[in-house]
Amino acid sequence: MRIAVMGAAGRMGKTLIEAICQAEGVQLTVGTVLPDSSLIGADAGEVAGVGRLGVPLVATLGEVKDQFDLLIDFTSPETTMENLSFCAEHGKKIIVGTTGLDDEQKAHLAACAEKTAVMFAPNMSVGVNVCFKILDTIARTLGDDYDIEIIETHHRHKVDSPSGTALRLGEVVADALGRDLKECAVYGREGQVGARTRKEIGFETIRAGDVVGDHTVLFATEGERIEITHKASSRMTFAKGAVRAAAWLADKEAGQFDMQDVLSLR
Ligand SMILES: NC(=O)C1=CN([C@@H]2O[C@H](COP(=O)(O)OP(=O)(O)OC[C@H]3O[C@@H](n4cnc5c(N)ncnc54)[C@H](OP(=O)(O)O)[C@@H]3O)[C@@H](O)[C@H]2O)C=CC1
Ligand SMILES: O=C(O)C1=N[C@H](C(=O)O)C[C@H](O)C1
Repeated sequence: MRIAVMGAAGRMGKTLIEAICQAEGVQLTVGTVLPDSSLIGADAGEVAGVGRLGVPLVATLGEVKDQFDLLIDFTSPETTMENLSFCAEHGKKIIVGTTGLDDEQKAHLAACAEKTAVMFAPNMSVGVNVCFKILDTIARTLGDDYDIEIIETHHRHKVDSPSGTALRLGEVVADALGRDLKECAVYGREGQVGARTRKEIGFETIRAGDVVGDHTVLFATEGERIEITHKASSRMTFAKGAVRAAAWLADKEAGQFDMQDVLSLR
């Protein structure tokens, strides 16, 4: 499997290149940076800190379209939309880790998945995906008696809020309880907001320092509370998940998948 990494000089881009180098059966053949980057032509491996790979960074996928089979994209929603169109048109598989997609952008992703294989997950770590699974069971078992709050902490550079993972955690527990997250989500309370309603799901966001990604789902009632917490201490956990997904997508021609599919957790 020949892999292209979009945004090769980004935090995840560099970690993805390292993860691809460590894995069997996959090879980095393309790395991209923005057209105005001073890194165009630089070696992707040297930029990622893993040593020379003989892969010069390029500005666009069009100039290397015969050199890769699958694109891994952890960039921004706008860039991801363009990449989805490119991959659908040129028969390339694509793994999307970018978060902060709005409904229209998710619809575009779904439309492209009718033409090529798309894996889209807000968090590619095994641990978070196991949490999604057990949270469904916990929420169904506890029912409506327990207040649910979701707290996430990320590094100071993160631009979207709440995190994609926090929103997916909210969807998982809302679905388990027969609620619509769009109707019951409450974001960042401030001022005289009144007592909490029974069925709301609260989100709190913290941005500080170099935190890779912490998520807690709190279930609380009178007399007890449960906290399910996942803490990522290295971006390698996300990158390894993406590379695992790349191998899993090898025999898929089209369709939309997520890490629950890759990990057989459905
Ligand atoms: N699903 C998951 O498991 C995870 C998802 N993420 C998500 O991944 C995304 C990226 O996160 P992170 O790596 O921290 O962010 P960074 O800002 O470090 O990396 C994004 C990179 O993409 C580059 N880029 C943007 N557009 C283009 C383009 N058109 N061509 C080439 N390069 C481009 C940026 O360049 P420049 O800096 O020059 O603008 C930047 O280097 C976020 O949405 C984040 O939430 C993060 C971790 C795990
Ligand atoms: O931006 C990040 O860093 C991360 N983003 C993802 C998200 O929004 O959930 C996943 C991870 O927590 C790191």
